[in-house]
Amino acid sequence: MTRQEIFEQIRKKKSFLCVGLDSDINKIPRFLYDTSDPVFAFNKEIVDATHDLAVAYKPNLAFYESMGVSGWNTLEKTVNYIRYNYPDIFIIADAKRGDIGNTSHHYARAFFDALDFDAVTVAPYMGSDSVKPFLSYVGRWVILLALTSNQGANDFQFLKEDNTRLFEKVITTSQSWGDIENMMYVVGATRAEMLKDIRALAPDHFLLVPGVGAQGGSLAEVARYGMNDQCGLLVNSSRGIIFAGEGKDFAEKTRNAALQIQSEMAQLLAEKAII
Ligand SMILES: O=c1ccn([C@@H]2O[C@H](COP(=O)(O)O)[C@@H](O)[C@H]2O)c(=O)[nH]1
Repeated sequence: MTRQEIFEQIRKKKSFLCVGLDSDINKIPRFLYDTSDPVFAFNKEIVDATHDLAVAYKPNLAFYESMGVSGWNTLEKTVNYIRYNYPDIFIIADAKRGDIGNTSHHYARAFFDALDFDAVTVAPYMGSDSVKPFLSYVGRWVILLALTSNQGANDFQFLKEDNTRLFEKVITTSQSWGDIENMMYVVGATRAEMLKDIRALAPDHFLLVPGVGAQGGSLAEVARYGMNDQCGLLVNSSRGIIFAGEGKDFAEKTRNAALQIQSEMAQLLAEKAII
């Protein structure tokens, strides 16, 4: 999927919402346990209830890998379901991969050949040869961890050398590996004020921003510091949307939670004259 196609979808849906499919088997409604694949049944309901409000879905691999082989099957069915029924939607594997080149090449095959993801999150720590194999796939994206939303981001990501913080170094150096058509950066919503500095280094890249909802980040602040004239943001919420309800009407509750964020997004896009 191209950058332009993502932007068109943002304008059409008046939304830059990414719904995180962190579909924890222990948290989904109990009545779904009667189905043959409870997590798939859950994901299908969530996707059907939100597809017109979301521009991206982001299954986090941990919630599928933790179930073994059946989890991987559920993941594959989920990706295929979204691709077949809602082909305009961008699908992100939140896998945080990256290894020596030979191994990264196989990670890339897993997400772009064996599974039909548009993008995969990649850790930058092992450097250029660990990231480039993912970038050799035309039309697919790397989303590089830059400044994460968690407390532990303070352990390394702000370390300074020559007055440059590590996350800044990641952003500047990696721009020679890929470009605005195949690389995005992860920046936590809990660090919204830092988006100003990040936009100075990467004005045109799309940013994947997790951390609104359950982690308490502010959507308005993210838009204030991070939005560019093509929006340039995919803001993720997982638990705050998918676990909005627990009963038979969980999909309706999820839709209401997504609608609330999408309405705020529409307003922010209008203020910036993007829609
Ligand atoms: O810096 C990061 C990078 C990734 N994540 C992931 O995003 C979602 C957030 O879930 P919520 O339930 O909305 O808090 C989850 O999959 C994280 O692993 C992140 O939070 N921060």
